[in-house]
Amino acid sequence: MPDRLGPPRDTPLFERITLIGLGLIGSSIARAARHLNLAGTLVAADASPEVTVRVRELGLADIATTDAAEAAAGADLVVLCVPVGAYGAVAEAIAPHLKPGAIVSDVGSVKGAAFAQLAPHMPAGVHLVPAHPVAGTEYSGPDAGFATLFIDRWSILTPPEDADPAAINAVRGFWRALGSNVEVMTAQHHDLVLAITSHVPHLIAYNIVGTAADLEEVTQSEVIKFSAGGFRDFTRIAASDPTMWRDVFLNNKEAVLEMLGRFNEDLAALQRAIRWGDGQALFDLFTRTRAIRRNIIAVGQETTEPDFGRRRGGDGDGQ
Ligand SMILES: NC(=O)C1=CN([C@@H]2O[C@H](COP(=O)(O)OP(=O)(O)OC[C@H]3O[C@@H](n4cnc5c(N)ncnc54)[C@H](O)[C@@H]3O)[C@@H](O)[C@H]2O)C=CC1
Ligand SMILES: O=C(O)C(=O)Cc1ccc(O)cc1
Repeated sequence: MPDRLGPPRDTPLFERITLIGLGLIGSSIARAARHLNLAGTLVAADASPEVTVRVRELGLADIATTDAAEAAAGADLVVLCVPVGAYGAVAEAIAPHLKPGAIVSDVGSVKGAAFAQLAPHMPAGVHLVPAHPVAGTEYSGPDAGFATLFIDRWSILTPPEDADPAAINAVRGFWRALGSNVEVMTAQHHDLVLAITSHVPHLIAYNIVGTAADLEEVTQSEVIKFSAGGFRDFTRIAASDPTMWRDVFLNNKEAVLEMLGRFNEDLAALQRAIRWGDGQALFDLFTRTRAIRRNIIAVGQETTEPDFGRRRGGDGDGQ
């Protein structure tokens, strides 16, 4: 286990933690939580029997079951790590079994819809504190996870206005323990920001790889042969999980459509610049975007040490 995760705690953060969904994110949390001794008892629930078998083989939890309701009973912290489209069904199943004072959180890439699907099911006395670790890869499943995934990454909490401050602090402490920096914002703001920084970029990658594959002249073999350039980076992102990303777009519709509108306008301006030979406009934009990239790298070097586990999942930036 990498040193950078730090030593295990003497006393667990939570007596009982239940993770629902043991794919890339759930299994990464499980690996780190086990190493760090964050849970007295770590319970894993996944709808797929194959995943629960794998969780047992990998020793990721004390208990592994396909029954989310049974798994949630008695938990102090329940974290949904399933695609956002499954939230309503999971919330309905676990709600009657949640103990008073329990905290329910999640890791979903969309926050407004997450809250809308979870909140109506939450019994009085249960605290809902949604969260989103802005860290991942294009891989899925329990074998794809790794304990260092969240180190030096942002985790965004989107508690409702009337959320219990102690519950917010407990979730903040959980993500801090996993190595993340934590920021709190509204779900609406989160969805707007992530639409342009994560959701639209994924849509562009899905689209450009689809367009290239459809071109008659560009056969599949040429796509592979010449994908050493920028296109290769797009193919990594376009390999991301279809179920998860379908749910992201269906559940962050308004913000994604707003950002796509702006994107299309800017693309039309670039099209015009090329058509009319406006080299200055192209040069100015490319200079501005190069500075942004260099600034991102510089900030990363100041605040992070060299990555190791982060790259395990992929051959790109791993994020
Ligand atoms: N993949 C990524 O890079 C990131 C994903 N997320 C969010 O994390 C969540 C999970 O994503 P991944 O771990 O990548 O997905 P994954 O596909 O690796 O794992 C999802 C797991 O949930 C299980 N599952 C599906 N429906 C279920 C249900 N109704 N009850 C119980 N288990 C169920 C599946 O069997 C699977 O094992 C999503 O909401 C996604 O938006 C957040 C940050 C990064
Ligand atoms: O693999 C990549 O490039 C990612 O962007 C990973 C990712 C996917 C979804 C999220 O909500 C956060 C991070």
